[in-house]
Amino acid sequence: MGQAEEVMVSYLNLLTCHRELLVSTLRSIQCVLDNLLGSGFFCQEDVEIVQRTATKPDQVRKILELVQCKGEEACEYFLFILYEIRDAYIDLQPWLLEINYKPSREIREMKVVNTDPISRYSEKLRHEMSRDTCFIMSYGQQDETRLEELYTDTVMEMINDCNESLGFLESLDQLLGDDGVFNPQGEIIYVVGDAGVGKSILLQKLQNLWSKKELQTDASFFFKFRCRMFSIFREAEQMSLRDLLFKYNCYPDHDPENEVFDYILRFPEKVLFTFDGYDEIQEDLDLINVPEVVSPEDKADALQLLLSLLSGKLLKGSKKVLTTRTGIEMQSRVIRKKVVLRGFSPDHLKTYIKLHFREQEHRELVSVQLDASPHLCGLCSTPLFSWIVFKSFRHLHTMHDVFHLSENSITLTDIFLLLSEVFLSRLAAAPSPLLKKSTRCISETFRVGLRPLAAFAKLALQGLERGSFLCSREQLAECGLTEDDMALGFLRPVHDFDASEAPATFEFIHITLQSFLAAFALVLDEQTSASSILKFFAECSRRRETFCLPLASCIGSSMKPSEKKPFSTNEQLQFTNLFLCGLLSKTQAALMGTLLSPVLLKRKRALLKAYLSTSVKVHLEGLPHYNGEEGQKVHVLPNFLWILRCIFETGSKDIAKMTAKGITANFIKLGYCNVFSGDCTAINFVLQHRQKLLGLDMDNNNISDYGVKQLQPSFSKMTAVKRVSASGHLLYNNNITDAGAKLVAQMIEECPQLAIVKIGKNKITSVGGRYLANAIKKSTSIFDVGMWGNSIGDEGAEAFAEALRNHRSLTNLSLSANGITSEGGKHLAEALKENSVLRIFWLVQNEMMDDAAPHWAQLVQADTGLTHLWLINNRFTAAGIQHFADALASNTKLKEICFKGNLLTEEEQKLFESEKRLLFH
Ligand SMILES: Nc1ncnc2c1ncn2[C@@H]1O[C@H](COP(=O)(O)OP(=O)(O)OP(=O)(O)O)[C@@H](O)[C@H]1O
Repeated sequence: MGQAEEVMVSYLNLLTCHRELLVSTLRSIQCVLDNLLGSGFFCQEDVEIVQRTATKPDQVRKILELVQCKGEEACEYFLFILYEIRDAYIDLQPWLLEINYKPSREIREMKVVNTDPISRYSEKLRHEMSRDTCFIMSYGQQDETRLEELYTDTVMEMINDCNESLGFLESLDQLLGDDGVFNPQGEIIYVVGDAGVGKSILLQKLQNLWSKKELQTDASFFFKFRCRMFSIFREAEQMSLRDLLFKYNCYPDHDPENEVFDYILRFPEKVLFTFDGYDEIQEDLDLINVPEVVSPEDKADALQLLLSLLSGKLLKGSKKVLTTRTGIEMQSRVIRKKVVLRGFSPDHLKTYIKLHFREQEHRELVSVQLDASPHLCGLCSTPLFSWIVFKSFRHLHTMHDVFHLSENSITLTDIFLLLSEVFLSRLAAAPSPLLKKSTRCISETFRVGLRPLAAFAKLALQGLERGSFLCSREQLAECGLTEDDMALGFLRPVHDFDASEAPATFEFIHITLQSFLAAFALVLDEQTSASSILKFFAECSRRRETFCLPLASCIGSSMKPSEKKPFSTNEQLQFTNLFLCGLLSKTQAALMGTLLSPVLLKRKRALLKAYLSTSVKVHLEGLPHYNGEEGQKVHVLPNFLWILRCIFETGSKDIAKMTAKGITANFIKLGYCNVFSGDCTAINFVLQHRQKLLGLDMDNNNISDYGVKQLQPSFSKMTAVKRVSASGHLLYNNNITDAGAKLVAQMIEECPQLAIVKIGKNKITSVGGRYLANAIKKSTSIFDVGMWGNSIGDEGAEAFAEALRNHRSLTNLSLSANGITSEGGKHLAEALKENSVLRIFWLVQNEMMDDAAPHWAQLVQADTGLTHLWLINNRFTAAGIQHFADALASNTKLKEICFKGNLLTEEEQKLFESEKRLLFH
């Protein structure tokens, strides 16, 4: 209401007119009473009169009666209460809008206090969440960092139920929004990523933003859970939904009538849940087999409650973000959208370095060392690993005179050894004040710390063997760990479900550290037979592997529950194997020699070498081979990648050579195998020893520019060998930017026999487009280039036009979905007139219009040899297409030009019926 209207409105009449609506809708009566009393419009007796009334509607009637008796001002104040405390009177907000209520200047001066249990609970949740989320968990228990000082964006890719990319998220708000929703009926926002890629931190950031009201959502309640807790709840007695929500988050205050819980049941869309680490649930889960609906009031098994929430059988409409490690599949029907976390991009990593190191000198030092090792950069694209590397760098740099991060071959084992060194260095005597910095001696640090290290390692192995991430005080004591050892930093207390002062349960600061220590235990063990180091290898190859193929979810859901094993445990075992290889590598032999008997160490190393040398061969022999154009083709499973990672970790050239020899196939498909940039070093490590040429299909992975760099030596090595029909690099959908395109361009130039480059659905702009086009121009072997779904635009198209002019080998080219307009189209058409080898040209989903048509018509007339021209989904009209139709009369080689999805009506399409080579469907 405007100021002029203010005087005219009678609030008293308004309340009379809408009395019925108010009586049926108004809840949270106590808050209205508290404010009317506080403001002096009501006296204590009025309040008592209302409270003596039996039913809620009668209480509202009484309030309205009394308020109206007190006059206009009291009536307006009553409305002002409803207006100010939106959450409590959410049902009345549309009505306030409808009557166009705006508080007058005078009434705004008056105070309204929120005593409504619902909004107070929301505030309480925000307050507690803010406190719980403002620091990034402390690894050393000694220093904590504020989340906002270190949080850095990561690459978040949306994919559909067939694991095809739907683009990237630009902000966390978009995570909850409608972008990338492939199943509106599903309720779960499924966030997937590798170990340490930042799934938990992403949720923490989401929670922190919500607590500060900076997240774009209308959720009033936010409940956070770690999935692993549900396995523990299980052992406890059964619980109701109310217990689950309140006991493990916080209870509402002053809510005698259970208004908060009732509100949650009535408005589930106001609730946001995060469930972290679905992979950490130890039981076999199958959403189909959840017993029928659990009542919100009844007690049930905690896991059953979780599954009912996730499947929407409980609190249907609530928003749920669930994180899990890559490889865990869930039925698509319950998933709303899928987001894959891809870690830091090179730019993110730069930002992270800036945030991590305040001192310019450190920043520069680290950047220089990283630049010198693309493999280390690749590893650092995983935030956990960069955190460890940078944290260790800082620590060791302050302690020692000289400290360098990167040698060329830094491995994951080196990274975790670095972390252990930092922890164990806390045992070292403080340096004398005269000698400010000490000299670094790694073996001495480990020798001094051997007792606690071995004890932590034993604890980690025992946990892994029983499939548990948690350990009790008793288990700590059994392994010989003391209170002082806890301060080293390997473990942290678990507070989530134990409210008592002294935590009774602990966990390793990260589960990957548990795997590392478990591997240490296997190496240090002098009691059991040496061959027991191989027990987890046997376990991993025995277990059924999760496919990472499109539609894997369908495969997953058809499995019997008994066949499913928690993947995460398998992954933890794979990590343990990997670290075992690192610890038994030649590089670590000197260090390990100080920690166990050299004879035993030698025996263990020999056993491992013998096992690994044949493992790839055995793995490949167990897979079906297909005979294709390229020779024997095999689609490997993720375990193949793990074996390569292990071999790289050993650093043994002998094993790599034997492995390369054992690859009998001519073409390996590594598509959908979750290859990340760091893996490319491992792939290169083995493949560079191959004598024969090998086709490598790496579509749909996450190798990024760092990965391309790592693969470079292998590519050139491969091409130095014999002639093949199709040696190609298939790098579709791999997060490759212009920097990576430049490297691929270099490879094209350096590999005189390269035949295929498929680099579609990456992030290549005109800059990268130009690099590639220039390289393709010079190549005389390349015949198939796929650039679909980048954004090279008209500038890129112009460069490709130059490459096409008189090209001698390129027969198939796709520049589809690249933002090419008529401008770029004209250049391409003109240049192609001087090309006699191109047969198939895809220019689908671009923006060419009729003004380009005459140029294309001239090309058609020139009858160059082009057989297929795909112009689907451009912007040609019937007038433009007429040019093509006319030109076709003098063309003998074109078999079809497809115009499906251009701007023609059905009627107009009929005009071209006589020219059979023009397709519209
Ligand atoms: N976006 C980020 N910004 C800054 N640091 C991050 C980020 N993401 C992760 N980290 C660092 O990496 C560590 C590990 O991340 P986090 O625990 O979230 O990984 P995760 O994906 O949940 O791993 P896992 O699957 O093994 O549980 C964090 O403690 C933090 O130090």
